[in-house]
Amino acid sequence: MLQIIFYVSAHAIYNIYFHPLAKFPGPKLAVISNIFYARTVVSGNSVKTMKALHEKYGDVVRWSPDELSFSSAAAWKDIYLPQKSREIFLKDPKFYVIDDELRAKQIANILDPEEHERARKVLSHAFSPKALLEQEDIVLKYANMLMIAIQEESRKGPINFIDYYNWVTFDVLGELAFSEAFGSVRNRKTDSWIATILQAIKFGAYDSAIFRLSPRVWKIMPYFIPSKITTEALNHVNQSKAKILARMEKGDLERRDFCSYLFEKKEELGLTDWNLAGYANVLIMAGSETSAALLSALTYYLCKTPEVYQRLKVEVRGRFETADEITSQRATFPYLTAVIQEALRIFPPSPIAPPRITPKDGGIVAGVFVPGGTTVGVHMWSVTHNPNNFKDPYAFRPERWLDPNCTDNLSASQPFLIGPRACMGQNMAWMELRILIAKLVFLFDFELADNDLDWDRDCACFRLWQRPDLWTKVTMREDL
Ligand code: HEM
Repeated sequence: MLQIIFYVSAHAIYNIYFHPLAKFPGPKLAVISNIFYARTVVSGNSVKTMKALHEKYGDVVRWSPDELSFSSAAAWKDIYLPQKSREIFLKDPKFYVIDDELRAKQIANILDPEEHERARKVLSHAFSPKALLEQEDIVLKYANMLMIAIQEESRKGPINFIDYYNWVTFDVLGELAFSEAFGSVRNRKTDSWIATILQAIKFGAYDSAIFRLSPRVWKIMPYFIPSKITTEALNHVNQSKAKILARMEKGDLERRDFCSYLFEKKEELGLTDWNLAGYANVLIMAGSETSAALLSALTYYLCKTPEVYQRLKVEVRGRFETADEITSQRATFPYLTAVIQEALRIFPPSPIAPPRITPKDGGIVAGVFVPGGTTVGVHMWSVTHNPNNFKDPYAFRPERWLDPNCTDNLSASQPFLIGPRACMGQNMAWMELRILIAKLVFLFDFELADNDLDWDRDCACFRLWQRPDLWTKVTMREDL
């Protein structure tokens, strides 16, 4: 017993006073053990905890023995953009975990830059401007179906926009990735896989927490996390496998989907069926949940900021005679763009700090030297809610993106990340968001049905968001 007490005390003293990161400020519990990190990421409250830490300790915080979080805009380029003068900061394998049971290797968790570049090149065809043009027809088809669903269902009473946004973004992705939608918009019902995915999101948070506490325990981690979460994560993996196998059986299709590109280069990239299931898994998650989260937040902030909502209505309704005229190329006017930029700032769909490891000789981040082997990241929520970067950061103010005299540091908001690991689907996301928002604002008036809803308070973060219900009274415009 005495030995344990001695070991723990010596470890704590080393971490506080002699560790290479000793000069960086942070809560004592975070500095001496990973318990603080683990508790934070599974609490659902990490966004607020990290923001509070940055308010207390400044733009750099040591929030686990080996990890620093940054909230300054200058850190973006230093961490995520490779520079000729030094080695790349690689993705952190403690966070982007790979194994043979639950976490197949796929584009987003590949660590080796050359292997990643090869995979990204193959997938990039699916995100080219030409492909985007073809994809727009699919987005328009589901957007139009969604508008009809909203029109009909809202006659019966308030609707929960969370469902509607999940339906449309998952259906679009299902069709683009596997040439098969989930049928949610058509059936006006959340597909069981979508429900699984929404639950499985929590698994990622437990994954990082337990891995940090002990990689050995992590190997038997299903015993340490709520069984419902493990079950949903397993279901998600099994359904990803089934989806990819079903798509394989269909062979070549007239319209190329994401799978077409992957299947063509399967041998060249050395992809097993397990890897392909990983791709299915990540593309669905990355491409739908993020856009659905953004649409939900944007709807909330429009309802809560009548002057913004009014100006957007005037702009959208003044430009089109009918909703059918709305396409992504025509919905590019500055105010709509600014509203989306502001929503991405105030509610970044991926609000955490994507972790990277400093190379063995360390590196300079935002003007400070960080020793080698340290995990570093820009905390997305803290950097966009830092008053040094944005005046009144909690105010939904699209005008900041249009005012040439605005003193905000707009480049502090990088919701899609920058550099070689930035989001591959950002143009697709913009296309989808422009179409859906323009059509919604053109056709409907909406107001919150639940006046007690407080978006900041009621959203939880487990790597990605868990959103509260968004019950909304929707009425079709009378003058159409
Ligand atoms: C508003 C919508 C979206 C946001 C804010 C967003 C944000 C991000 C972020 C922050 C990353 C980097 C994650 C990391 O390094 O851990 C990422 C990666 C990625 N995103 Fe998105 N995303 C969005 C929509 C999409 C869509 C529609 C797709 C299409 C399927 C997509 C596909 C991807 C892929 C494939 C990666 C991995 C890129 C790589 O590692 O090379 N995303 N996204």
